[in-house]
Amino acid sequence: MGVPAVEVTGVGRVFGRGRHEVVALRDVTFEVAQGQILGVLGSNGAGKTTLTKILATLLEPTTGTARVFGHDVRRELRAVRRLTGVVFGGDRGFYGALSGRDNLRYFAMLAGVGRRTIRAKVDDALAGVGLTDAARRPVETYSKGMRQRLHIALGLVAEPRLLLLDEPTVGLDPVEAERLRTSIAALRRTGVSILLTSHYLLDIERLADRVLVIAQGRVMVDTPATEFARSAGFAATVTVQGRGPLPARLDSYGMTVESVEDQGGVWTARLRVPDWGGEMFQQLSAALADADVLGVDVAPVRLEDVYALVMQRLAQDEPARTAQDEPAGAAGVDRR
Ligand SMILES: Nc1ncnc2c1ncn2[C@@H]1O[C@H](COP(=O)(O)OP(=O)(O)OP(=O)(O)O)[C@@H](O)[C@H]1O
Repeated sequence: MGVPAVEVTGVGRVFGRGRHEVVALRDVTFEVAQGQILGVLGSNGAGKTTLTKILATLLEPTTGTARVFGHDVRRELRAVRRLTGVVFGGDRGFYGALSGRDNLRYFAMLAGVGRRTIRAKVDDALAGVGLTDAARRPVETYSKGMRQRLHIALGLVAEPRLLLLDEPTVGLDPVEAERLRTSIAALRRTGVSILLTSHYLLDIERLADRVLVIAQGRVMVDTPATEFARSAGFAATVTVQGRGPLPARLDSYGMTVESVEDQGGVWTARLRVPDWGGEMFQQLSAALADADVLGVDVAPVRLEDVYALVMQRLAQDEPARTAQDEPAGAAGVDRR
């Protein structure tokens, strides 16, 4: 696998001094393996942009070290910049009067892409993000989503080995956001490593191999995406509606009863099930055998629910923690 694409060790970043001091990052340690997409989650002000800027060599860490493919972001600025592409949310950075194609050519040249290959690479990249038809139009006529895709195209043309995407889907409508996700997924196939920060769980769900949760500048969770979904402790919520007596065995077979409501003789029971396979289905059927069931609905756990649960657990642990403590995390979550 070789050297990690990103290796962050004990990074801290403080802004201001004295009364105005803000600790944006504290002792942050993690890695992005080559070819991996790391999704970074965190609420407003958690430190995500600060982290991205440090890796992009736009800010220096106050403490600790950060390396990109083994190059120190403080001492080997040029090497890091050569290997890294950055896309910040919003529509900064292009020349509005120039066409999408000319913007790409210009920035690709700045990024050191060879003259002979620029034309083909630019056209491929435009096609890759679905902008071929709009390529000749001035960028000022582009929608926000199209501009974001143009940023991703630049990521493709310049062929960085690490791409930093800071909230790339912010402000986009659902259709544009989905197009952008598809473009990012296409980038992955080129083998680029990606650090992606987002408030949108869908971005993380669709793209991330690994999930990092930052709260108040600390790493709280660092886990494979598949494990993150499991850290909720249940796989699905089953809602059963019925009439007459409530079945007695609803909390057996590892099912837990989340709530039961009764309205005019019709009860609604919400159950959490540890997995949702054939066996669970049979056990639920057995538990409901004698009941007068009106309907059953199964909703697999969503990343959104998991994130909310993790944040809830962290908030509950919060008063007990001091600056020196180990990060507190959700039960069952693998932290390093
Ligand atoms: N240049 C700066 N000067 C002072 N404080 C700053 C500066 N940049 C960031 N901060 C503070 O550092 C903390 C982390 O900010 P950062 O922008 O990294 O968070 P974030 O997770 O990206 O938030 P958001 O999701 O809102 O973009 C915040 O408290 C912020 O106010």
